[in-house]
Amino acid sequence: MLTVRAPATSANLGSGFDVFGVALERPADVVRLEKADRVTIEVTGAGSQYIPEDPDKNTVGAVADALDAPARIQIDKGVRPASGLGSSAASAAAAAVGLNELYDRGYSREELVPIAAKGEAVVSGDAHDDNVAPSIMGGFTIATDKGVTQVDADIPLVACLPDIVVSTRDARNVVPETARVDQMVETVGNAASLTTGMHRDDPELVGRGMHDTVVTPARAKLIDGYEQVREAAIAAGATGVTISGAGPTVIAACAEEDRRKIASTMLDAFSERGVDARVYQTRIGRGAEIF
Ligand SMILES: Nc1ncnc2c1ncn2[C@@H]1O[C@H](COP(=O)(O)OP(=O)(O)O)[C@@H](O)[C@H]1O
Ligand SMILES: N[C@@H](CCOP(=O)(O)O)C(=O)O
Repeated sequence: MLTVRAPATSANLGSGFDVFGVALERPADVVRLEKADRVTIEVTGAGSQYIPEDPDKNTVGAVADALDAPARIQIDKGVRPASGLGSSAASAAAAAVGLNELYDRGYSREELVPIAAKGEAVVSGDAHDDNVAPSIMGGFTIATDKGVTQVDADIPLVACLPDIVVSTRDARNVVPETARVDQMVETVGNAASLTTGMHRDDPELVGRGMHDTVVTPARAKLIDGYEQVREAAIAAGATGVTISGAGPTVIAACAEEDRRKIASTMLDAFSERGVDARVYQTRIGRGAEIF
């Protein structure tokens, strides 16, 4: 049996809606695969009771189909679904990397990205690549329809996951259809700052570049306590705060020495709103690994 560990991811990073993503050092899905006559799926771990084992409804089923690679697939979830931490993408990424190896299909990591994204289309109605790209390739990724650009960045992060469910499908429905030119100008500036910050491993520049006035304010309404948590994290030293993916996770960039304090401050701020949460003190990490 082949074992693949594929990391959770944080997409968008504010200014890079549907384009930017980072692999997180933790948490991760662990997926075990062996060749079989047909696709079967077993799911255990975080939130497994909400994840279908039917290959037509699980992200890994679409990946196995696309690679023409039937297998017995066991998924141990490290991150619960509908988290904003690329839960559905982590399984799809692990399946793409694992089945490519198991069946000797010979695809490069970059070529596996659109294949894994077919799994995302099953759950969110849209084959967005911004979670599967970092989960497969690691680091910071810029995913466009021309391909993926990857940078091995190292930035400390805090990801705070409240006990609220936001499905990616619902959060995509509140994205505004238009933006003003001044918002476009600001977004380009922030996205460029963030990208430069990733190249320099500079948390200050990355944090500044996470600011977004188009998609994030519309989605913040779906996350009880978002504004309070954001302000508390900034006061505790976060260099930037935004919604991770479609939410409800709130993600903060920071200097290493501030990470612990920011983590406990974010938990407290959710708790003051009566919202339970858990926090991951993490950083940008590697892509899917085969064991
Ligand atoms: N392997 C999988 N892992 C997690 N969720 C899955 C998987 N396959 C299908 N799903 C479904 O995908 C949805 C969660 O995906 P999504 O809303 O994109 O959450 P996330 O932000 O965590 O990726 C849930 O309805 C879940 O049942
Ligand atoms: N770009 C997508 C990313 C969704 O990420 P997820 O982790 O919430 O699945 C979006 O913002 O809709």
